[in-house]
Amino acid sequence: MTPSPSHSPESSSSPDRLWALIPCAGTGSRSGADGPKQYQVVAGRPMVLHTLAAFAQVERLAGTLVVVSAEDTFFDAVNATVLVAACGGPTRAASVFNGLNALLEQGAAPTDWVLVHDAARCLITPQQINALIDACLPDAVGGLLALKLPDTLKSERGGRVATTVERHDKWLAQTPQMFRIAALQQALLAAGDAVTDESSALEFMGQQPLLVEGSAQNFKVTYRQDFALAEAVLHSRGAALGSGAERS
Ligand SMILES: Nc1ccn([C@@H]2O[C@H](COP(=O)(O)OP(=O)(O)OP(=O)(O)O)[C@@H](O)[C@H]2O)c(=O)n1
Ligand SMILES: C[C@](O)(CO)[C@H](O)COP(=O)(O)O
Repeated sequence: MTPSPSHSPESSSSPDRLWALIPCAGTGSRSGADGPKQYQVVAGRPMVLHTLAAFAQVERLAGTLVVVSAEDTFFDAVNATVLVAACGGPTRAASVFNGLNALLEQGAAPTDWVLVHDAARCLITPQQINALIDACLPDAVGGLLALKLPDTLKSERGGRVATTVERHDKWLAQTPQMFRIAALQQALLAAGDAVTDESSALEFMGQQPLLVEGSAQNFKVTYRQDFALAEAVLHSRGAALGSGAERS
């Protein structure tokens, strides 16, 4: 684990520091990429570095910890001001759980907040992160960015429409998802590895996380065609860099 100069954990009596935890230990099998999708170059730099650039602009964060898999050497060659923990697990939930332990080992308090965000959501903006923090700080539970369904929703049986599903109360879960570290740890322990997001674990504990309006641009790069879309959006924001700009 590499402590960062600007994001090094400090001893503080404040119980309410904010940390970012970036699960970055997936293989990206659905993307068809040659290697983990989070390291594919999009708009001039590896996807995860766009993600980290957004978090680096959120001044309220005490630090950012990236969870990579044991054999991952990507950050050895990157001059990034983050903590890196090689404790990725077989599932996203396991990677997040292990990352929470690493955060505590680095000096985070169990009552501190953690914002968990997919490395593969490289279009997140500092404004969206700050909007989530502002909405969740006064809340007892925490919450997540999410998107109301823009389309009519169908359920399927045998390749045909079974029914049209009422959608006024349906949201697509995004990240970041913001909860207290200890509460999230306990929830993940209880809910198990099958949960696909942090909110599901808190829901398992009977909690009702806050839904905070996200953005369609904050999509997760999942399939092959998503790389081109991410590239186009980043170019439209003027975020494109020369290839490899972040490498030391
Ligand atoms: N064991 C895992 C699985 C996923 N992730 C991370 O969780 C985020 C969201 O997961 P997903 O998009 O499903 O990524 P992959 O598991 O890499 O993709 P796939 O399911 O297509 O293999 C990604 O940033 C991914 O790196 C992780 O840290 N550890
Ligand atoms: C956490 C998440 O991004 C919320 O939409 C998503 O569930 C993670 O992706 P996965 O494919 O379910 O691992």
